[in-house]
Amino acid sequence: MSATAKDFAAQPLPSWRRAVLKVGSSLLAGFDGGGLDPRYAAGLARFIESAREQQREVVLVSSGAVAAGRSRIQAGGDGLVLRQALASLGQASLIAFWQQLSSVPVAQVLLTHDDLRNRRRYLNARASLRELLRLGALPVINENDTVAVDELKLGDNDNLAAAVASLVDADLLLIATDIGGLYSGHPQRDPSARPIERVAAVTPELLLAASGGAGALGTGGMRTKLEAAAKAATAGVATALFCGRDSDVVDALAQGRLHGTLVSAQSDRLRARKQWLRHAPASGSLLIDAGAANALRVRGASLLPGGVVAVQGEFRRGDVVELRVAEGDDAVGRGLVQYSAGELVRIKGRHSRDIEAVLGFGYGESVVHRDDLVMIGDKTVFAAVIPETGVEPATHPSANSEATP
Ligand SMILES: Nc1ncnc2c1ncn2[C@@H]1O[C@H](COP(=O)(O)OP(=O)(O)O)[C@@H](O)[C@H]1O
Ligand SMILES: N[C@@H](CCC(=O)OP(=O)(O)O)C(=O)O
Repeated sequence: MSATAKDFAAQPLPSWRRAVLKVGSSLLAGFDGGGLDPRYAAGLARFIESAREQQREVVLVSSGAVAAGRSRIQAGGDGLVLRQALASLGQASLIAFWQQLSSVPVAQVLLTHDDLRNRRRYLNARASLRELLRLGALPVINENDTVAVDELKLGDNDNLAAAVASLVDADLLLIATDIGGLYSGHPQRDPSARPIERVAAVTPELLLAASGGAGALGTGGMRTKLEAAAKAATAGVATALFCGRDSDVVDALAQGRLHGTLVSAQSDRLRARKQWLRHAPASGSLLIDAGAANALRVRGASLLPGGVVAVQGEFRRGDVVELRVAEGDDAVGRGLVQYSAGELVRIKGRHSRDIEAVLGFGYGESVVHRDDLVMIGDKTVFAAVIPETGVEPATHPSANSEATP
């Protein structure tokens, strides 16, 4: 069969404000076996541009470093160590390549699965990415192939993209590849393979159908894309698989129409996160004053050091802590804390602008960011805490400092 995007009827793309777009080597590698070719990437860069014009944010996860490296040095073979070296040789070219196609500054971010398993590094990566988006830059993420070997290796950029979608609280994962979408069998080898436009749940049967291996230029094939979609679905993020080689498909996507495969989210993104925070074991407590509690409850603000009255227990940056009102000892909520217990003892009651002077460094103005906060017994407040759009609400968290002098 033809196996093109024309096999997939148009369907509405779920509405989104922040998406992770993963672009595979199959779209970037030159056909002579090495180097990067802009012919498809240019269309995807235009898609990112048009998304920005619609006040949407895109984080790019781009493969292609190995392909770029191959054009810079003569080397035969395909071993892991050689690919690590080629990725290192090609990564700067990959970033320069995207920079040439982008009207905004691109920012290189190299990550491994291990980075995202470590809570402090996870928080650091998240803070950097949020800041890059706030600055209007285009983050371009790739696996840090030099250090990601064997057990540390995430496996492929499809899975990395799914992890990044959770990391940045994206509402959609877009996976651009060289084929129209998912088929019921390997499209080049199985003549009876049929396009699958909607996947309600990633089943073992579907994973088997997608296990026929990658194309000539890619690594993971459709199986890793489905695995990534399953991970994203669990985190409450839908995934769209589409052909990045077809300019009509990419143009339609910019207008909210998908020709490809849509894998539904399994749970509501906010609920998934809220559930996790509600049940994760707390390592300590912060006693906060009534003004801060009110700012958190009513305005969906972040907790600033000025509102913290006392620190209980031993905890590290990134741990879950309980928030209690000092006066009544009522549990108000729980959240991921940005500073350790020791650091908080030193900055409690202080203005956020004093954090750096007191500690000699700072991880930002909030002690618990509103995105990492769940309020107890108040569902409506939580909905205000993480806005549907993923964009900062009008109420700036620093307003909290006025409420908690
Ligand atoms: N069931 C399937 N449906 C669609 N594509 C499949 C399937 N099974 C295997 N494939 C292969 O997966 C390829 C896409 O994955 P890959 O080569 O890794 O690309 P990328 O570089 O974009 O990650 C397709 O070109 C196709 O050859
Ligand atoms: N990190 C590698 C890509 C690994 C990978 O997942 O490739 P692909 O299946 O083409 O997305 C590189 O930049 O070449």
